[in-house]
Amino acid sequence: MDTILISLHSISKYFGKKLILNDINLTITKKSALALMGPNGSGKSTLLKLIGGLSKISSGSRDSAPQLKIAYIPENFPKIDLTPEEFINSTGLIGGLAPKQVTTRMTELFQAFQMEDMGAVPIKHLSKGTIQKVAVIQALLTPPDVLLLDEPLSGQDIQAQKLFIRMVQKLHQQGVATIMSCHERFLVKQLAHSAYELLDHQLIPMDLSGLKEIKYDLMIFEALAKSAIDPALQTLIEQAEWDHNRLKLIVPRDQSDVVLKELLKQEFKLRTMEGISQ
Ligand SMILES: Nc1ncnc2c1ncn2[C@@H]1O[C@H](COP(=O)(O)OP(=O)(O)OP(=O)(O)O)[C@@H](O)[C@H]1O
Repeated sequence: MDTILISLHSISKYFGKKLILNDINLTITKKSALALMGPNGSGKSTLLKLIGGLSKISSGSRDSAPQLKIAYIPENFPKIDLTPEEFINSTGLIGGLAPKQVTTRMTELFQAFQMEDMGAVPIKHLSKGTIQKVAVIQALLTPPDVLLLDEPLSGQDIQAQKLFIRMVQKLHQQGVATIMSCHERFLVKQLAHSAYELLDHQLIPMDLSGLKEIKYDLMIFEALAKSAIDPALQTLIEQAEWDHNRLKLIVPRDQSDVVLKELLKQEFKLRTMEGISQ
């Protein structure tokens, strides 16, 4: 049997009188690669923190293996004055690495994430995607037993997303249990072996077999200015992200034609389109 790292027994969570999670049972083992999905506000981040022992449970209980190293990558990393070098250096030293080990590992990770030019820029001046990289580097400085990722792709560009996916896959192969909250089904397909959806405060197992057959297209459009996407169209889109006046979309292939036609009608200009079938 796989080694159990963390188990949640009949956990509930309230904020004040508001019920967020009800009667959740979950077991994390050494081999877990788990995705938590669900609508905005359904409690994914809250559950991640409870799994990590980072937030107080209202009722139920949590067990964890002794001396478990848990790394948590929050959705929004704080905008601090320290530079990435200062921050990573001090977290490495606090984490028990020797100064030389910290420097070597930091250099490797900065190179891997193409962060060499950013090392001396205060974190508060970096873009969201770059700050996300700092959070990932901090978590990977010494490989954890459990890696908790809260919407890991938000704010990352495509190159960083691909790199990030490879990194997490590699960590999982090395025996790191990974649990992430996300909205992107293509990410679930690549990074998770099992998935749950949070609905009505409950954790519902998802069937991944259908998901594995879905293929996606990545489209990049140019618009005159950033604008809201029509809500009906939005339901067909897996992921949408603006970068100035460029709109990046990931769309299930069977919806690509409809989305493309509609946006061209609205005078968006298509810049690139490619299939994603990792
Ligand atoms: N510290 C807090 N105090 C009070 N309410 C909170 C707190 N943290 C979260 N909540 C509420 O708990 C609910 C679940 O929030 P949570 O962030 O876990 O959802 P989520 O599924 O991760 O959402 P999203 O997909 O938007 O990130 C929300 O209604 C949120 O407003």
